[in-house]
Amino acid sequence: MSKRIQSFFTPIPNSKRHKLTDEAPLTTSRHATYPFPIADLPSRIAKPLANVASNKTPPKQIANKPHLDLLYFQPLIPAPLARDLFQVLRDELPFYRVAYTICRGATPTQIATPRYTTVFGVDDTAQFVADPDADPVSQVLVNRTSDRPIPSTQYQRTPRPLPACLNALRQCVEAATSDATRYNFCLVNYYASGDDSIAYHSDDERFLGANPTIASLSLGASRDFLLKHKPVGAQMQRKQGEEEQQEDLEGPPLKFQLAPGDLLVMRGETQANWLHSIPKRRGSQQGRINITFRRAVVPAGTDNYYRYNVGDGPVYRWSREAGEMRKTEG
Ligand SMILES: O=C(O)CCC(=O)C(=O)O
Ligand SMILES: [Fe+2]
Repeated sequence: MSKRIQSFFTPIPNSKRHKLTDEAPLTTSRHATYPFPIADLPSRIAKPLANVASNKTPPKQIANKPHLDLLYFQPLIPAPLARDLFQVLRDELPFYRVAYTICRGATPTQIATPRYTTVFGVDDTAQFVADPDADPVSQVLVNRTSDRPIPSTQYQRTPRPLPACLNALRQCVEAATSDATRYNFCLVNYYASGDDSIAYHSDDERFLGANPTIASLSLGASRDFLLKHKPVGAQMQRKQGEEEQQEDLEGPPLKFQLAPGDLLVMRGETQANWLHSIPKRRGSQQGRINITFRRAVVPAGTDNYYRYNVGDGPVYRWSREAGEMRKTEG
């Protein structure tokens, strides 16, 4: 048997992938839509994570510019825990490098997303239900009001339930912000190095409803997060006495160096009025994970998120041996 075939038939036990301690082998989250089982958080992470919200240092509110409303937990997750969490999530999650075509005028342009992405969750019109006696792999998607199974034609790509590791983080973030926001989506970005980035944009899609709250958790390498006001329209220019404010908005972008464990919550009119980005950072070889928690209210959100964060290309998984993302076989 060739080495490659042999290793295919000999799955690496979780205890070997995580030999930082002598903990019991991990349980996994499994689902028909996952390309492979996703390990649950080991108790050395899950236990302290459950207490993070009650022990947190209070966030800073940043609302000193027009339409800006941020809550900054610096950090939410203490450094050693954030480091451990970063490694486990990078090891365990399936990632994609999505390419898609947009039409600029009449010319189709091929766009290659400059980072790895993945997504889990479903909009408010549906939910995953588990038969407590059945294998968790059989969790089914049902209509939230009728309880009827969602037909496979409802979505362009089949939605994936949050694996337990991300669900634990969702609970932690919801408890820390204690503002009654309930998130139904987890979008994960992996910036492999300073060459990976996200261009200026706002997350103000209609499928998130008006003034959405978006919570953004950083793990791994620190990166600059830039915010600039959208071009100010005629309506605002007409108002008297705001010349000074206007000048203020046209100045350099606001810059936050997001460090591991930091949580930045963008609220109120922030998405409607501000753009944000993670610019490239020349020379940085370190990886960073960003997880945004969002609430999509209609199926269009689910279709959009899976199209741009999973797509139709190959699955990547972190290889400890190679120290980089590798395409998985099959
Ligand atoms: O990586 C970050 O901190 C920001 C990510 C982001 O803006 C997004 O995924 O929409
Ligand atoms: Fe964003």
